[in-house]
Amino acid sequence: MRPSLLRYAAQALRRRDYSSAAAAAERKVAILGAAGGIGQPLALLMKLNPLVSSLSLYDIAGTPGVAADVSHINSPALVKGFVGEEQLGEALEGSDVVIIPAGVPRKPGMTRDDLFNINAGIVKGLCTAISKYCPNALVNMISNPVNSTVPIAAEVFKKAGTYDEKKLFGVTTLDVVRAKTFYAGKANVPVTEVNVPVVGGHAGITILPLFSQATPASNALSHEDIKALTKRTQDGGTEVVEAKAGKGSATLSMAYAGAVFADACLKGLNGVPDVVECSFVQSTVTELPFFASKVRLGKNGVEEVLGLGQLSEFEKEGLENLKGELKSSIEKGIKFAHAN
Ligand SMILES: NC(=O)c1ccc[n+]([C@@H]2O[C@H](COP(=O)([O-])OP(=O)(O)OC[C@H]3O[C@@H](n4cnc5c(N)ncnc54)[C@H](O)[C@@H]3O)[C@@H](O)[C@H]2O)c1
Ligand SMILES: O=C(O)C[C@H](O)C(=O)O
Repeated sequence: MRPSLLRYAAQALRRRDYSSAAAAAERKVAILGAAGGIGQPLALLMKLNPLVSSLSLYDIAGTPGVAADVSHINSPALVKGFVGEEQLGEALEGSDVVIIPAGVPRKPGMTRDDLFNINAGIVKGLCTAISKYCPNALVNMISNPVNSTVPIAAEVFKKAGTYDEKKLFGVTTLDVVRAKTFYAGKANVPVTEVNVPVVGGHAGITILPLFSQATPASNALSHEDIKALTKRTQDGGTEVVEAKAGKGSATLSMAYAGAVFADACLKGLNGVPDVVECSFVQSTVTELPFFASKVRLGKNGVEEVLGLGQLSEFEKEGLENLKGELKSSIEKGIKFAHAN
């Protein structure tokens, strides 16, 4: 790939502050589930990220091929593939950021919670290894149901004595990516300039986009438009699952979103100021122990969990309506971690 193309791809990631100080640190990123539908394009995007010096690709199968392929790209990150549990420790050792897209995706007719039985065990096993081999890494949890897998990870880390609430993130960036795209289309504003916070969790009605805070502001949207945009954002994952008709869920847009979020984590670690993304984290923003909201990222992970700001009446109602489901998904994760 020509340097100009490489630059173009790296620039596709938001917030392009790759100042020399920020880019100087050596950073290792590990992807667990790297041979999967999300894992492969995410590996490609992280290989293109100039903040990554070492890229570790782990899966239970298929990573030697993915790693060989991605490693031929002439960008700085050194790529290594690891396959099977016996290589997991080496894959993780020294990681600054671990991204987890390991686990099964939905098929039409399923909810994210239907993935719990398989993915809970996968996440538990991987987090046990993280607590052993790279307890200080920032963990970016993509595996669904995020509303439960993040609490599972927290409990695993607590049990191992390595839990740091500043370092565990449920990746909800795809909800933000979708909200931005759908809003820009409806409000007829340039998509690259749009910002929309999305709070709550990552499933159905627990996904709450705050279009009243969207920028650039638009007064062209009716209440019915906002309701429709909210529903489309909440159902964005299902829209892709149905379109893929049994061949999985969002992979390419998720890889993009995962790369944006990991990039923000790396920038925070490297001391870039004012890096803010929405994420599902331990929180006191509501009475729920985990909640997605804007988070300022810094040298230790979460620097500050930001509040919700002013909500419209419609958003206040959405917030109250989501709490029951989010609470029970969180409790389900905690219960699983204690019982297994
Ligand atoms: N957070 C989000 O916004 C979001 C968006 C899209 C998908 N997802 C979730 O991401 C997960 C992965 O989706 P996908 O489309 O990439 O699925 P996929 O089936 O294409 O890939 C999953 C990969 O995980 C691997 N894997 C399974 N068990 C593993 C283990 N113990 N250790 C390491 N790797 C393991 C598989 O071998 C496979 O390569 C699903 O749970 C899906 O629901 C989340
Ligand atoms: O919808 C899914 O199952 C995958 C993911 O959570 C998404 O939002 O696309």
